[in-house]
Amino acid sequence: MRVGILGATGSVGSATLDICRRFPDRFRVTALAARSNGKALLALGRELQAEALCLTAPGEAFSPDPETRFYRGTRGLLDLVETEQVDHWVFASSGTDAIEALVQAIRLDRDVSLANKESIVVAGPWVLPELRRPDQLRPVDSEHSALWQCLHGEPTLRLRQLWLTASGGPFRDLPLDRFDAVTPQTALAHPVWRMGPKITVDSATLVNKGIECIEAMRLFAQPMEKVGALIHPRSQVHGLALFQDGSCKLLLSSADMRLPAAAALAYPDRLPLLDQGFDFPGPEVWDLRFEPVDPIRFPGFTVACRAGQEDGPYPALLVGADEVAVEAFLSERIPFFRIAAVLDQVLSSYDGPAPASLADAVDLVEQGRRKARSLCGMSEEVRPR
Ligand SMILES: NC(=O)C1=CN([C@@H]2O[C@H](COP(=O)(O)OP(=O)(O)OC[C@H]3O[C@@H](n4cnc5c(N)ncnc54)[C@H](OP(=O)(O)O)[C@@H]3O)[C@@H](O)[C@H]2O)C=CC1
Ligand SMILES: CC(=O)[C@@H](O)[C@H](O)COP(=O)(O)O
Ligand SMILES: [Mn+2]
Repeated sequence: MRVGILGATGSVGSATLDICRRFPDRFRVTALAARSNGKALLALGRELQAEALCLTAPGEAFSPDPETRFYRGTRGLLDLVETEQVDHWVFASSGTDAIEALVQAIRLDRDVSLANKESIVVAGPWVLPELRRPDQLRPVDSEHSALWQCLHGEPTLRLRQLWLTASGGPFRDLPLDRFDAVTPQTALAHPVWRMGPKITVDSATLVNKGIECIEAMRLFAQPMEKVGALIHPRSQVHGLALFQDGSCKLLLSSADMRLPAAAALAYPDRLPLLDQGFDFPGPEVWDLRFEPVDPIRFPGFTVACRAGQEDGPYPALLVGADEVAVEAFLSERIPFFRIAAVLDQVLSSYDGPAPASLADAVDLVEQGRRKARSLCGMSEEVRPR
């Protein structure tokens, strides 16, 4: 199978590549994309003998190998997907630039593994109706992969409730009066997962979990009332699905993004990862304790869930505003506890229409960014990555 990976130089991209390298007879990586890290992309391209590379923001010094097809700019992502003969695209880039490429991959009837949550939260109502067949799109976000696996063969009409688990991040037990001392360094120290900086801060505010509840609402076509989150510090269970007969399925595995990447790439098969030394937390260490999310400690979760409940323009505004608020926190323009307040202000101050098209939804992301920049005292030139 010919595989293409967008976001190949990032955390999920690396997890996906690890799986592909272990099974070279099954997966041949032929196309790779990143934003600006040309050095790492070139090295990957040479190692894997990729046929095509794409950088959306190549530096001036970047020079691709002449034997490789090279695509540049955000438009390059779309051209890459349109042109390259790839069987299975993995969307593991951060942000919203790959939305059009995602739509195109689906229209071309390619298999798609989706880690990027922003695209579904912003554009799910336009992306998902394009799907040609069941399981063409395979979730890679760990909780959604878990739920996708729990829901196989289940009539979703019989579903009562979905829960996503949340580790609680680094501040799960921090005394409330110490939140004003939170620094980027402490927020980036996730207790379980090693991820890119944006999602790591989102895990600390639990905005990630609110965004993931919206992602689940869209992917599994459920009302927001049927999607919840539970704090589960060990991150052994990733998702739970309760059915109307009182049976609940849950997926338990080690906290390792290579597992959902493998489940998505190999579906409907299962790769023999245990034979390769992968860990499985045995029953003697299972910890099935779950707690509700504390809205005082995690106001960002409440704000993000409200965006999902109200839907319309709010999920796209949330994604744009959060991108900027996290960048403002990481560059020490605003304190940690202001992130949720900025999101709340951006959503509350919007009085325009709901998006009527994909282009409208993408424009709302930009409106969310713009409003958040002004609230955070950032000029237009300071653009988040
Ligand atoms: N990390 C994780 O465990 C999980 C992540 N996710 C989601 O997966 C996505 C990636 O997260 P993560 O791997 O942590 O992020 P990272 O910051 O580690 O990596 C981001 C990757 O995306 C690339 N990228 C960024 N912007 C663009 C762009 N405009 N065009 C093309 N490529 C781009 C980066 O390239 P460059 O290196 O050049 O900057 C890099 O390869 C996010 O949507 C995140 O929410 C979901 C579940 C778990
Ligand atoms: C690995 C993954 O899927 C992340 O989205 C994860 O959910 C982050 O951890 P939290 O549970 O702390 O949000
Ligand atoms: Mn997740």
